[in-house]
Amino acid sequence: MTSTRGLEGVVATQSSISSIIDDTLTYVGYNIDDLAENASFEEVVYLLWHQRLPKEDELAELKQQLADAMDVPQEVYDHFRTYPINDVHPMAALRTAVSLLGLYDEKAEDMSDEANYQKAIKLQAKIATLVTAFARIRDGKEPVRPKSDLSYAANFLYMLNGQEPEAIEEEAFNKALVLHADHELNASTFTARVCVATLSDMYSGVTAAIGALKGPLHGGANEQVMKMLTEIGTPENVEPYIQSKLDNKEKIMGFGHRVYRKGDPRAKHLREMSEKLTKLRGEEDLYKMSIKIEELVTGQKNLPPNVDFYSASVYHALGIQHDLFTPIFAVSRVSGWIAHILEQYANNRLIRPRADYTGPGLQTYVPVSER
Ligand SMILES: CC(=O)SCCNC(=O)CCNC(=O)[C@H](O)C(C)(C)COP(=O)(O)OP(=O)(O)OC[C@H]1O[C@@H](n2cnc3c(N)ncnc32)[C@H](O)[C@@H]1OP(=O)(O)O
Ligand SMILES: O=C([O-])CC(=O)C(=O)O
Repeated sequence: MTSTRGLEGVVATQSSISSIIDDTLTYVGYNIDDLAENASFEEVVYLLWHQRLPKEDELAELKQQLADAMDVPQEVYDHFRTYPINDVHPMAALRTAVSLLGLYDEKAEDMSDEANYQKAIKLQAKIATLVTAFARIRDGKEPVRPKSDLSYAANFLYMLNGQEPEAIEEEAFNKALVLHADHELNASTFTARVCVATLSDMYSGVTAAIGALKGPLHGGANEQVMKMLTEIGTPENVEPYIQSKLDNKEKIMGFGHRVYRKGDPRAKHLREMSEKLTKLRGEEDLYKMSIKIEELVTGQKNLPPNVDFYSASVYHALGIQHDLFTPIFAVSRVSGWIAHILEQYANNRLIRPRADYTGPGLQTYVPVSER
């Protein structure tokens, strides 16, 4: 048996949801550039779940279903209040809260197509409420109920801030959600598929995926990028800070990718948004620092920025607390996880690779008193 470290280059399944071919990302055949410029997040959710774009009435129905399902049981809010709330990372809270949601869904263990579709709606709708309610409760505020006439993106910002977003904020947040929705067999999506391939339920699959997304080599990188920008502080400090990291062979968060070689096609959209929003907020230095970091890291290491790099300054400019960046990634990516979970159920086989054993040869057991 031969093994590949990190399963690099291994094709582990067939999928018709998203593809990365020659550094071009598509969702069900639609180029991400096209979707980022034109689509609402709800359209993308429909596209990923049904493998086609919705007609007007289908889109309206999905929007209504999502808006109607956003409320979460009171017990979940009460549970948040029992956490050592200021020491809990919102991704850890979200992982626990999604698992808890499953306890209050009487259809959680029903594996029929109809029940799974209902779970999909509930998870996509309620994850926005969980993230925003947790953020407000830890700040000593009451959760804000969703408004059924707002888009998914606007509702998220409304539930977070207690006031409706400006058009430019809604547009930027919608675009960020579209850009993060799916990405072939990334680590968290693979985790979700491995979990449900045992025929476990959708709440388990999404809970497992949140755990995988949380790590700084995956979705957790966006928060780390912001930490780095905060540490650097000014454009003048970029050179010495980054050069010393590169010289010490330390990783620069938000750069590099397992699949892309020439660059992540999502980064340019986020770079543009970062420029626009940081200017609007009088935080141009953040953008200037980001550009300088990119010049140095890409120039010296030939590592282009990934989706997490410019999303950090975009979310900061939208006034979002830094430890909510990765939960926001989950709010979008749950749409992709669900699409992959449904695809896995539809053509399931247990996912169980082998390991190339490198431990000691056969040993004889020695009783503890004789060791
Ligand atoms: C949504 C997402 O998940 S996008 C990715 C988010 N993660 C990050 O931004 C974290 C920083 N980036 C990384 O850690 C990596 O580039 C990953 C995890 C994304 C991809 O990793 P892999 O394909 O496994 O590459 P690996 O980590 O083996 O790196 C290969 C080489 O490039 C270097 N390298 C890779 N990324 C970086 C980086 N960000 N900064 C500096 N050097 C890097 C490694 O040090 C290694 O160098 P070496 O061969 O001299 O030892
Ligand atoms: O595909 C990956 O390995 C990571 C990534 O960019 C994503 O999940 O969006």
